[in-house]
Amino acid sequence: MDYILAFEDAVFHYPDTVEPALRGLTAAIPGGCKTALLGHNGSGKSTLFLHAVGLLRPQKGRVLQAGLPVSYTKKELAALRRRVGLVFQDPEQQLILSTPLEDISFGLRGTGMPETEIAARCAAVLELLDLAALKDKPVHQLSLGQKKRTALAGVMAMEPELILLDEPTSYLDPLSEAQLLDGLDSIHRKGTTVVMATHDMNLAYRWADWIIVLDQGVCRAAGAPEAIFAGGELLQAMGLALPLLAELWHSLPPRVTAGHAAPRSAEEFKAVLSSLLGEGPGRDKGKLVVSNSRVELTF
Ligand SMILES: Nc1ncnc2c1ncn2[C@@H]1O[C@H](COP(=O)(O)OP(=O)(O)OP(=O)(O)O)[C@@H](O)[C@H]1O
Repeated sequence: MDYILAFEDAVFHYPDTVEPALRGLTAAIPGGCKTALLGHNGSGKSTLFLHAVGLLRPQKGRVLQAGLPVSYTKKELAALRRRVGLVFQDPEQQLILSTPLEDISFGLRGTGMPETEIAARCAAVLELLDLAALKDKPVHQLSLGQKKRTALAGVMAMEPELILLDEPTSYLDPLSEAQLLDGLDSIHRKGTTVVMATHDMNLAYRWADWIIVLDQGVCRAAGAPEAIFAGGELLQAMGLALPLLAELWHSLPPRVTAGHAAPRSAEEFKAVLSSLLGEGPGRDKGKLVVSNSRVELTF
């Protein structure tokens, strides 16, 4: 697997704090994937992101970009920030101008790009993130979901290879979350690697194709969601909740689930259950009874 960004034994200690935020972090972000970065509050997710864009530098260990150590020269940092875009958790930290269009164009102007290309890129991201009708609305009048999409649009317009999002769906309602995830899927389809730090295990399970679990500034596990969520012991030992679908699936008898990949969405779950139950003429392998007070599944 090719890694777009990697950390080798990275240690980082914020000034005047007792414990280091990164304690020898070794982790890698696979290129082309949708990666979910999981971990408790304070496990080091945001600190990892700040290292990924070179805003922080490890006091020990290394950060590697496409296999080469970042050297932190002014030129290389500028190049790193063109390749890696960070969307902060709080859009207020990111949005500096008064309308979405002005804000998104601002970063592009800084690169010296011709105005015609700036206009074309802005129009494309505004469309992609469903912001076209809001492009001239004062930022302070936008909803949180609209502000989060505007912050993402500003980063996307720079066309980085890797986009890092710090809890992008926190405080969003289901509709705003779906709009944001649609936008992320569009960017991913165009070849951008996307990493999302999240506390939402259900979202990580259905969205990601790679998972990195941080705990107290180290990486405790990394792998495909099926593997990370299979037994659940590791996550439970760390006090992290299992995704509901994984928990349901693994509570079924092994003789029933054997030979089936764990379903990653409610639709997949329903489809697998239907096939397990043998729905259809002449097939009667099991029964699903749902009433107000119980759900009963027999095989
Ligand atoms: N600017 C700072 N100054 C001092 N300590 C900090 C600073 N930022 C983070 N820390 C500490 O570093 C550790 C890791 O914090 P970090 O924000 O990276 O965790 P996180 O996993 O992103 O947490 P959350 O899920 O709450 O956003 C924590 O102990 C935190 O208190």
